Amino acid sequence: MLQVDTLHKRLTPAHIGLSTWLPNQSFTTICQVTIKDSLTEGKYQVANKPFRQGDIVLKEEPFIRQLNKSQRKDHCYFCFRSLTTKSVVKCRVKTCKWEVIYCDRVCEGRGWLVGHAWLCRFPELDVSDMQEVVFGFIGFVTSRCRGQNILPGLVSNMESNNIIQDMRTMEKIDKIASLFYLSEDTIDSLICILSQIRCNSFAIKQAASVAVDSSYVVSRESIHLGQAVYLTASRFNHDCDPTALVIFGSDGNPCQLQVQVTKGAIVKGQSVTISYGPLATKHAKEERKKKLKEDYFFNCQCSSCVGNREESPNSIYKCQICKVSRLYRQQDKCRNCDQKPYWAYFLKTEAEIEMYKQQQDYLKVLQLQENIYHDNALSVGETCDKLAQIYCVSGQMRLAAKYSKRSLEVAKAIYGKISVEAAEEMMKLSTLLFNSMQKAEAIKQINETMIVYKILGLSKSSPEDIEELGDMKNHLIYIVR
Ligand SMILES: C[S@@+](CC[C@H](N)C(=O)[O-])C[C@H]1O[C@@H](n2cnc3c(N)ncnc32)[C@H](O)[C@@H]1O
Repeated sequence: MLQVDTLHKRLTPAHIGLSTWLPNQSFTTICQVTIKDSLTEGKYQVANKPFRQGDIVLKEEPFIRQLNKSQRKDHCYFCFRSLTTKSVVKCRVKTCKWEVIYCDRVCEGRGWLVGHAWLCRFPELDVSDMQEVVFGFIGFVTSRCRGQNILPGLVSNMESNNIIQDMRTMEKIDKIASLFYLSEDTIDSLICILSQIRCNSFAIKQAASVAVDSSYVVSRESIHLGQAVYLTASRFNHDCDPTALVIFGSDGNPCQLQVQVTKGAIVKGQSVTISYGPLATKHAKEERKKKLKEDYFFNCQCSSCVGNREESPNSIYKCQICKVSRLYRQQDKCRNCDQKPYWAYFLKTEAEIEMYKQQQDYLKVLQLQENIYHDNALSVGETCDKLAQIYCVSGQMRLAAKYSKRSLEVAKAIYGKISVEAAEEMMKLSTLLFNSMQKAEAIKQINETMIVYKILGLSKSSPEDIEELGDMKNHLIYIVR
């Protein structure tokens, strides 16, 4: 017979009956897209109306979410906001052993309803290697609240995403199944949900400015806060040269997903695409195809992937004869001067570049890259960025600004003038011009950076950058004569 305390421990909302948590809640505040279906690419989103660059087509809250265990000490378990004060709220159950904290009672209440109520009494599930399966379980209870057994309407790619063959995941599913006395049908649902999560979830990232020393910001990194599934955003298909970008953290809400048009004009009915990670402007074709096949189970047929040109911006070569035309790797003839490229020379120079990189001689690297690559090749931009950082650390701000300017030009050429990548470079250049006291140029750059931040919505997601830009501008106007 079960002991009374064991019985109490095992009585959870899952047994008492699932709560009908907000069954008709709308997760979107802006939604300007409609789902269409295709035989080869499944469901995809199309524009409801014409869009221009910068337009927001979707703002959505997660259907399910999970904060990474590593972020639990200083982020709200429900809304993912960073918690800096000591006045955090803990779980309503005094004996709760999960390491979770919340902003306030409202977040605690929401966190309780959308998952913690089921998990609170099972601290044995609060371990890193159970995260994926626990997230699947949250998906199950949330879907049940909407009268569904799996995440509503999302593709699972079950035939390729073979979870049943994955013994380690199956062992974890068994563990959760025995704790919650799950039926065979529920276990099947859980397996399907885990497949759905694998090809539909978004990693929630937060951009953070990193100071190279205490006075200036020169680098930005992104912190992986957790993961979430969004019912509408999960219907955007991938393109290696997408027309829209996913941004998190607008309106100061880390979990809010926003889809913004980066390539206008989009006409009504045209498909709106995002990138699942691989980008034609950043990654080589083979690398992109491999990643998409392994993680999302499809053969990418986007316009950047079809055809046999290798056109990663890393390898946009300059014809050595006419010095004008762009050559793609192993192209047999220059389209401008009709001459045969001497590929052995490019390969030899690339080997030398690698050698100088090992020796950290980036001036030599740049010199060789400028010789064989076009001015706007990504690798040229990356080397300029590296040089800017090196000169900045050694206090040579004018030189740092000079290379940062070139790095920005490359970012604008590859990603567009109004792009997150260009905005990052603009932020760096603004701080470097400020620190090198090039007053007029610094003010001009700061103004441009602020405008681009505003258009991209970064002023809301990274208010600290805007504050810093404002401070620099005021300092230059009122203090520096
Ligand atoms: C996040 S879902 C996108 C919506 C999905 N098409 C649907 O029917 O619900 C990701 C899955 O969509 C399919 N997909 C996305 N982009 C694709 C593309 N460019 N070509 C073919 N299939 C694609 C793949 O099956 C992928 O695993």
